[in-house]
Amino acid sequence: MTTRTSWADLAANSAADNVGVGSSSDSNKAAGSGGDQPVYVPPHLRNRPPSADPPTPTSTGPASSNDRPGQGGSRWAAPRNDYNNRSVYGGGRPGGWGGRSGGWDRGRDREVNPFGNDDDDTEQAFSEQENTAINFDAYEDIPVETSGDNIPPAVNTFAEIDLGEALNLNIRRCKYVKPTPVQRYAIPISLAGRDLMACAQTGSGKTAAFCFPIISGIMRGPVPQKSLRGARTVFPLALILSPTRELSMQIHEEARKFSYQTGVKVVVAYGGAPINQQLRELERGVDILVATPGRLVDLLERARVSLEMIRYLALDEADRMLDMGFEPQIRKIVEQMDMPPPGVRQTMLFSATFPREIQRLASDFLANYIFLAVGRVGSSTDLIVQRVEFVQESDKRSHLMDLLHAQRANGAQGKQALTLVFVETKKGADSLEHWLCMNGFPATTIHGDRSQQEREQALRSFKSGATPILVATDVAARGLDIPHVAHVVNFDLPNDIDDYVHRIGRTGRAGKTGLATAFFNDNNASLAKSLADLMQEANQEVPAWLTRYAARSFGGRNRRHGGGGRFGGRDFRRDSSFNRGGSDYYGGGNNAGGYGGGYSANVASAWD
Ligand SMILES: Nc1ncnc2c1ncn2[C@@H]1O[C@H](COP(=O)(O)OP(=O)(O)OP(=O)(O)O)[C@@H](O)[C@H]1O
Repeated sequence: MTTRTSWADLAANSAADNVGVGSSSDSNKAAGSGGDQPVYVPPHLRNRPPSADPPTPTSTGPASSNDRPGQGGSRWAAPRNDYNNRSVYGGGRPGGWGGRSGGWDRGRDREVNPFGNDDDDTEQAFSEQENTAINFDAYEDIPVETSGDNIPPAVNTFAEIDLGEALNLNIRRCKYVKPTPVQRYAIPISLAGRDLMACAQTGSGKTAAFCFPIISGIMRGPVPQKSLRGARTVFPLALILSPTRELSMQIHEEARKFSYQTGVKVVVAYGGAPINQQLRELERGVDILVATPGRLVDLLERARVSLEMIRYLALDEADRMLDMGFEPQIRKIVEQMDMPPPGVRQTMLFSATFPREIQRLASDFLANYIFLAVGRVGSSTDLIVQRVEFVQESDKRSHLMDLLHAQRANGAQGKQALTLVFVETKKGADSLEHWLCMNGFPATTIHGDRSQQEREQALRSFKSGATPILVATDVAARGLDIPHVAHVVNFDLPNDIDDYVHRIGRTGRAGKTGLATAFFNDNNASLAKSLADLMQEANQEVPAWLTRYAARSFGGRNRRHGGGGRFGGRDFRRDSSFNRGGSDYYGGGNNAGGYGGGYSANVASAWD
């Protein structure tokens, strides 16, 4: 049975639907520069203890800039006095692999502008751009739940939060007019110093929700004391871990924009790329380290990175980071090296999905935390139109071809409309890519058997529209924010409904609409119930045949729905079976998560 739908029209619409509704600008004005003069610390002086003599100023950076000394390999005892001031690091150079810019201009001691324009500090530059901001109407009725004690109130505007002028200016450069719902809640919670487990739908702005408080906190915080470790060891203040190299690169790019001219330096380290270049970049100074777990373990074992100064730990895609594949590495990094314990450091966990058993594991890393859910945990956004079509294995290619032909005929396959096709295996990805190319559809592929250079090249080619079809394994399922992905095709459905949620979340981002088509057959019977439930929850049309499959199938992994109503049982601490268990997370028990004292839960509309 094959269901033909008007998907091509939908793809065309979602491709056209790129412009969100701008809203009133917040009152933040372009930041003025700080009053202090720039102070440049040459790399050879950075490992020395602080002295009464200021480092020699040699910067060619903006006259109004204000440097923070001692970023590389040592920590300085001088009080930090750079909040709201610009900063220039010395000796910067492109840190990327294969010529990518790492953010600092080689030999010119000047921070590379990550916004790619010379100077957009004017109000005029901003006002033109606001039209392209997120469509906030799409989030109006989204339900929000918070639980934990003494929850700081949400804010409505960035102006209500004291993030500092330099960061506010970058927010405006990013064209963020007002905070998304997850940002409205998560930023005040994090700024109040609280640990956080946050669950919010794909594409809803979680990256900024954890980056802003970290950057702001580092800008305000004291300059740490020098450590006695080896001179080549660096001591980041914040660690952001993510499961894939491409996602770490993306978070790094975002964090660089947010921290531009704040004096906070962000460095990325991920596997598959030469470590020496990353080491050199680290030696130039790092406040925020964005990393994949494997490469970080390598750096820790070489004693090139120490975690003893970590004040902020963020796990993006936290449920993935704590599932069976990554958990041992994460435990090693967080519990067995020199990172300060929960309660001393501040920990933030973010994902669009948070299965209960993973929440339980995650609580080991948190102290007296607040749980935040924006939209139902693990739900998909209803900005994404979901279609499920019954397609036998042997018919999948020709069916995909039909979809692509119709899409092309409807004019949605132009440069602006990208199609992401998920398959199960690396071999399957290569062979489908080859077949598509042979049939006149320029495609490329990303999977774990490709070299890192090939993976990055594939992503670039896809993003630019040169190859508007990307065939991918789950390596591209989480976090990637690629504009103009109009259509996600689940050529092979995943076994886990949470993976489905992340995959389709590559479209329908930041308030835009998108289309997701899944090919379903008997091999996917175990997913039928959770898929039908998810679609129903997102107000999607569920085909009658899928409902019949769902009624028959009991084997599905439906871990998201462990009881409770629309809100009940989201925070696993509220789960009655958990309460009856040996641990006591409610009454001030001495548990791993340190969760004690009064407990309350609030359910609110995002726009209350
Ligand atoms: N306040 C804002 N205003 C406008 N756009 C925003 C705002 N916050 C974030 N965005 C944009 O929304 C898009 C999605 O953000 P982001 O990648 O952080 O989503 P996410 O919630 O982490 O998604 P995923 O679950 O897939 O990782 C990005 O392009 C980002 O620049």
